[in-house]
Amino acid sequence: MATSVERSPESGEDAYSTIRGELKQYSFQTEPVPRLHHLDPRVEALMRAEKPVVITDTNLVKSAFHWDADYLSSNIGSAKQTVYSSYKNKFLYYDDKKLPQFPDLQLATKHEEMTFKEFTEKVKNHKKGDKIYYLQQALNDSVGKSLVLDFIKFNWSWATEQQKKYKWGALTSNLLLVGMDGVITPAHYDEQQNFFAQIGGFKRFLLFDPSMFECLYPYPVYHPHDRQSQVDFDNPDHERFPNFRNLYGQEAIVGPGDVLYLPIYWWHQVESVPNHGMTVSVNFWYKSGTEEKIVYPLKPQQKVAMMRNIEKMVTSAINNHEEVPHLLKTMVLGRYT
Ligand SMILES: CC1(C)c2ccccc2-c2ccc(C[C@@H](CC(=O)O)C(=O)C(=O)O)cc21
Ligand SMILES: [Zn+2]
Repeated sequence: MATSVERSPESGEDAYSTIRGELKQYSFQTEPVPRLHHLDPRVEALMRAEKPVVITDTNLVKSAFHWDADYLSSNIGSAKQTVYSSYKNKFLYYDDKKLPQFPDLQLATKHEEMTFKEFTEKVKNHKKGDKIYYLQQALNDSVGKSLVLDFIKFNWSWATEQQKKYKWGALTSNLLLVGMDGVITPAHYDEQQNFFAQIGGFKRFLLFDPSMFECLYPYPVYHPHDRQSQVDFDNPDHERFPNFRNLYGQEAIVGPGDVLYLPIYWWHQVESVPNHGMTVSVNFWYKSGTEEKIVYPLKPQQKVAMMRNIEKMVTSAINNHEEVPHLLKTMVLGRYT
C-alpha cells in the first residue's frame, strides 16, 4: 500500500480526466460542480446561493503541501490520534454519545487511538483482506512545533474574509484527514459550513441538494448514525426507499490545492480515489450565521432543521425512542396523505 501522498507531475488537468475515467458509476445522474479561480465573480454568486464550488489558487493550505506520511510521522508529535478502522472501505460516521441507547448496533467502523507512526505502519503493511484505516484528528495544540508553524501559515486572511463576507459563525474545528486510498465516507450531511481543503491525493465528492432529503432517507435523529443516509448506494433497497430513484446530484474531484465549498446541510459522499495513493485533507468547519429574519417560502435547509427539531422534541417528550415511530406514524398515516 503506497503511503506516499500523490504529488506526481500528473496532477495537472490530465490527472483529473484520467481519474474521471476510472470512477465507479452509480444508478443516479450527476453534473459537475463548477471549478473556478478564487477571483472569478461567479464564486461569490455560488457561495451567496449556498451552492457548492471548487475554488482554485486560494493558497489556503499551501503551507501544508509537504504534509506527507513521513513528514507527519516525524512532526505531528507522539500523542495518540483518532483513527477509524473497518474491514470494508466504507466508514459510516457514528455519534458515540447515542450508542448507549443502541446496545446491539453492529458498528462496522471501529474507533482506535494510535500514534501517527503506528498508523503509517498499518498503512504500509496493509495487505488485501486486512483492516482499512482512516485517521481523523482535530488539529490541536498537541501537534509538533513545525506543524503549528505550517498551520499558522494557512491563508487565514482569505478564510477570514470569506467568513465575514458570508456572515458565517465561528470556526469550530480543523480536522486532519489521512485516508488509505479507496476509503469512502458514505452519504451524510453536516450542520456546519465547510471549506474542504485537499492537500495530498485525490477525493471524489458526490453532492446532493438539501431538498434531496426525501430521496436519501436519513436515520432517525436519535440514532447513532443521525445525519447519514440509510440507503446502500451500491445496492439500494427500492422497496424501503422508493424515492431513491429520483436522486440526482453534483460531482467534483478535488486534488492538491483545491478547496471545495461544501454548504451546510448539503449531502455528500466522499471517496479517496482508488490507486492514487493516500489522501491528506484538512477541513474548516464554521457555525452557520444566525438568520437575520425568516423569509418565505422556507429554504429546504430550514425545513430539515425544522424536522430535526420536531424529532428531538417528540423523542425527549415521550422519553423513550422506541415509542417515537408509532407516535409519528399515528400522527401522519391516513391523515396527512
Ligand atoms: C468518516 C470519518 C473518518 C469519521 C468517522 C467517525 C466519526 C466522524 C468521521 C468523519 C468526519 C468528517 C470526515 C471528513 C469528510 C469526509 C471525508 O473526507 O472522507 C466530511 O464528511 C466532511 O468534511 O464533512 C470524515 C469522517
Ligand atoms: Zn461531512
